[in-house]
Amino acid sequence: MFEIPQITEGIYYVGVNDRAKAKFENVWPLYKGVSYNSYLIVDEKVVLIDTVDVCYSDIFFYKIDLILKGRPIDYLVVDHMEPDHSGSIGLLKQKYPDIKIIGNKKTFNMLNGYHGITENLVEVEEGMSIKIGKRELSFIMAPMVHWPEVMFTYEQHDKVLFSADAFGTFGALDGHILDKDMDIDKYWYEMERYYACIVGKFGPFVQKVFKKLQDNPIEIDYVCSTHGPVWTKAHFSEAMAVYDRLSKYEAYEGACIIFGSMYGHTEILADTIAQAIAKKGIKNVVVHSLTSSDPSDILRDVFRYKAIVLGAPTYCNNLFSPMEHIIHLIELREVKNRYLSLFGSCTWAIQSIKKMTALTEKLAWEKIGEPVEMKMAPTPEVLNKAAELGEQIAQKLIEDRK
Ligand SMILES: Cc1cc2nc3c(=O)[nH]c(=O)nc-3n(C[C@H](O)[C@H](O)[C@H](O)COP(=O)(O)O)c2cc1C
Repeated sequence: MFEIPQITEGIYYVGVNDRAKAKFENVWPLYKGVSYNSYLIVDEKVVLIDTVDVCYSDIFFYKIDLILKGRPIDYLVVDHMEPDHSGSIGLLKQKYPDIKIIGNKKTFNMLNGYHGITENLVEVEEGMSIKIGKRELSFIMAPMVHWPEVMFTYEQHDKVLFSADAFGTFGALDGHILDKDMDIDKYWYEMERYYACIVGKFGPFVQKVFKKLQDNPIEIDYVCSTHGPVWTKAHFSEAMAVYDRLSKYEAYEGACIIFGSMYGHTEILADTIAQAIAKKGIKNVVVHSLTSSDPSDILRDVFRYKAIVLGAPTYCNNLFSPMEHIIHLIELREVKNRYLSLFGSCTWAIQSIKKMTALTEKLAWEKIGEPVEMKMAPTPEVLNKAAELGEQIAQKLIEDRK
């Protein structure tokens, strides 16, 4: 028999899977789809927590109808106004004209801008609560995680934290909803990629809300994010550890070598540096070609590893443009506390190293070794310099073990 899954008795999962969209935000590839999670609490009052992307509103309302059988929804809580969650609010309002919408000051400006809704609003602030029967909802502001209006909603009877995009991952929900019921391992890579691409810039704000939760502890049995699995005691501490590490910009020992190459010569330097690092006993060495690796995978590894090595050809007296783009994406995320090494190539006059140096200046990463320059094809001398750079990078990583 078809049933709508419940997180606890009376809290239904009414989210949907999107396996059709090629790219999230039309930028980041969805290798395994994505879920838009929404939750319906049925108590003396009926409360919906967030909605779903408007493309999936049909199946979303169908699920709600099956549960409610004509009973109206009293409240919609808007924890996050990004359209992948707020997209169905306009249709929801048409279907339930008397619904009251709970949000904060910043939510309502966006609600008006996106949907022209200005009435039946219930404004909440930090710590306020609303009784809905045996359950009570309270609100924790989480601005810039990763939009200004974001808030978490806590339901104290079943100890459920609705955490907006925090603890979210890419990846559709293939049958299971709760982390404890599934093979969770497939989500860790997608969690890091989601964080690096979507939340990456806002580490200090993630830390701020973690501190708030630490200073005012609440009992949590379920964490219901707006994307990916619902976290229980089985794996929440691991999910928390991932978000904590990434938002502190903490890195694992390892090197991420990112190169551009039109005819393969610069790639030889990338491989030479990688081999020298590996030979010194560093296990984590990843090499990304700017042409074949997706920026989302590259960003994931920039967030993951300590030593970042950039290499690119000179192009029209400037820098090979895919390198310019990836540096821009890294800088936008204000990635901190990394080591930086550079290499570059040209045929007649080198510009790429100068440009990479200028573009990475703001990051203020510690420079390791001298940049390796190559004219045309690698010579034994250039290859030795590349190997020496790799050894210096490995040495620095090894010293950090102490
Ligand atoms: C469209 C184009 C523009 C280039 N512009 C320059 C340039 O301004 N200065 C220069 O010294 N080399 C220039 N080059 C040569 C490349 O920098 C050289 O081919 C490259 O560094 C070799 O490395 P690769 O084999 O990894 O692509 C250019 C090459 C191409 C294809």
